[in-house]
Amino acid sequence: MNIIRTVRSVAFSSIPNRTLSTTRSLSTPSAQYTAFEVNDKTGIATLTLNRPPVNSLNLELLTEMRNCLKDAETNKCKGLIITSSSNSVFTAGLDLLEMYQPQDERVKSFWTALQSMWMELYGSKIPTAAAINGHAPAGGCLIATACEYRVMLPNFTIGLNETLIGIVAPKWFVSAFLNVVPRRVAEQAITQGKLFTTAEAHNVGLVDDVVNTKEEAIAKCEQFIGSFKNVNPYARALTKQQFRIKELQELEQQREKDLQIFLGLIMQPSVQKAMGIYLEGLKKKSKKQ
Ligand SMILES: CC/C=C\C/C=C\CCCC/C=C/C(=O)SCCNC(=O)CCNC(=O)[C@H](O)C(C)(C)COP(=O)(O)OP(=O)(O)OC[C@H]1O[C@@H](n2cnc3c(N)ncnc32)[C@H](O)[C@@H]1OP(=O)(O)O
Repeated sequence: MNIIRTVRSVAFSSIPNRTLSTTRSLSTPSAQYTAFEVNDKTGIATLTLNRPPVNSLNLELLTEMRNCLKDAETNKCKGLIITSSSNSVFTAGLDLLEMYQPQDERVKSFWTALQSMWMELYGSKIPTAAAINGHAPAGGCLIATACEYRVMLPNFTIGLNETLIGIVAPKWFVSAFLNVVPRRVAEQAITQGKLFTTAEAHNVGLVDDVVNTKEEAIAKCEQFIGSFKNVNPYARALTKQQFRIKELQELEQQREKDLQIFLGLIMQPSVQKAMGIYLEGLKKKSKKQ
């Protein structure tokens, strides 16, 4: 891959207890919806989702996320932090326009890219952390739970709300959720399509910490990644794999079947109708604001 390396100085003087540092921006020429930077001092990469207004995950954004993850691993970064450039939305989840009245080839590529992105993030060798600085419904929650650590800002929401849109959270969405939330809580919440407030999410273990600012959230993620500094990275990666291999193998072996189930479900007229009504509701709400 053709990676452009630019060196960009970032003054951290406004952030207490931090020495001046630099970040390298590694970005592919086509990067449109993401910013990817590596802190030269800590070796930690930050992937910032930047697809206004709500960072909905379309094929291009998913592809860029995969490229960033690959860059972080190839460059032997100490860890990866995922965050958002928005002040109110981490990501609104999958771009509903990819699934509403979709084109055949595009929707297949979209779902395949989502499967790949999830497997690469969930199974990543390097430590991963989510600085959730906004709402994280559905696919947003999927990204957060694929990471090893989550910190969230107050008064936002997170969860798997698919049933409220008339769609179903696939098994692999649920499996990562089950890593962090007790089974009984998960079953009730996911069948109800419940979105947890930050405080509720913290209470059930869906997020590990709550802080007030994005800077604090990034610092917490850095602290988490830094906690592995005395651990052999190879031993760490293999140990992580032992915890995650089952879900990864399950999806890898069922990829085609999962795609066909997805296509079968979203192409049902009743599902298309429900999605259309949901989208219309979002647009009406957006116009009122
Ligand atoms: C066995 C089963 C196997 C397979 C299963 C089969 C299929 C289904 C699996 C699919 C899994 C799906 C996962 C998903 O992620 S679906 C998406 C779920 N997301 C949501 O429900 C969130 C919807 N959005 C919101 O609630 C709000 O937008 C949000 C995030 C709280 C932010 O609010 P706000 O800042 O006020 O922004 P607006 O609501 O005004 O939105 C601005 C603008 O963005 C449009 N928009 C919002 N979300 C999406 C989205 N997810 N996709 C596309 N577009 C979105 C919104 O309509 C507005 O558009 P406008 O043109 O009016 O500006």
